[in-house]
Amino acid sequence: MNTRDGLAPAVRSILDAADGRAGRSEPVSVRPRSLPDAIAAAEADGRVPIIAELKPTSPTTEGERTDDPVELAEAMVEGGAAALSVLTEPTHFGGSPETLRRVRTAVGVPVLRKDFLLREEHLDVVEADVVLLIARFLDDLGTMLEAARSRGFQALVEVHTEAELEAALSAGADIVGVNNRDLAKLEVDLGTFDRVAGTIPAGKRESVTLIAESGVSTREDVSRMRNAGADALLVGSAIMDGDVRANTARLTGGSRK
Ligand SMILES: O=C(O)c1ccccc1NCC(=O)[C@H](O)[C@H](O)COP(=O)(O)O
Repeated sequence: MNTRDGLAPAVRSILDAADGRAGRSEPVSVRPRSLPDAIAAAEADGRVPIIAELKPTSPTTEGERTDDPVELAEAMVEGGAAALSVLTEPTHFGGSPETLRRVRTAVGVPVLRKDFLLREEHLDVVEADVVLLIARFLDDLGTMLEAARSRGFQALVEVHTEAELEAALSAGADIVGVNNRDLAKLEVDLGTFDRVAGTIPAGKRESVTLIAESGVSTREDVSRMRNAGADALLVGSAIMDGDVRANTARLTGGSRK
């Protein structure tokens, strides 16, 4: 499953940087805020469950957002975000573990640590409610999933193909994100979610929280992903570009009551 063949140069560079990054030797122990509960609460409140992503910059974004991340995070929550995603990758995304720590202290919603975690020691850098595990880049997804859970984390297992989805479900993933962004080419196609999500076996569907990731920018995109079965949507660029509170409220359909 782990293959770096054919990756865009920016993604190779991200992985090389992650390979060289040290983790911590002392395992963290987390008491997580439940992501499925936060998604259900947004639904009950009439908001589209959106995981709003604090992404100061990226290989596909021009410029860098330098406003106070805590203020941005609070604006996302006011705009109705069910949960937040915070980049902790410093070199290509302008994130940091310290930003996540500050944001998680300031807000009451679950916070996903968005990074390229390749080894168990990478899990121990900072506490979060959810960690991202990218199926494509993990030789032994099951072991990493178990390592995350043993520390108390919930794990969002990211897939892009039907084969990766199958591997994620076999490994026991119960929160699965289908990334519409192809990390080989960095191209975004919302049809990815339609196609990949449709292959979840009927017997598994109820026990999996399904998240559509990347490329969502309009209410029409939201409807499309929801109609294709997304329990929640992970949105970065369309929220970070401009008025974060208004952008979040536009996609959630309502501010937090
Ligand atoms: O966002 C990028 O440019 C990017 C480049 C290389 C690897 C990963 C990248 N993004 C990771 C993500 O999954 C997105 O940040 C996230 O799904 C939000 O996507 P979007 O709403 O399209 O900003």
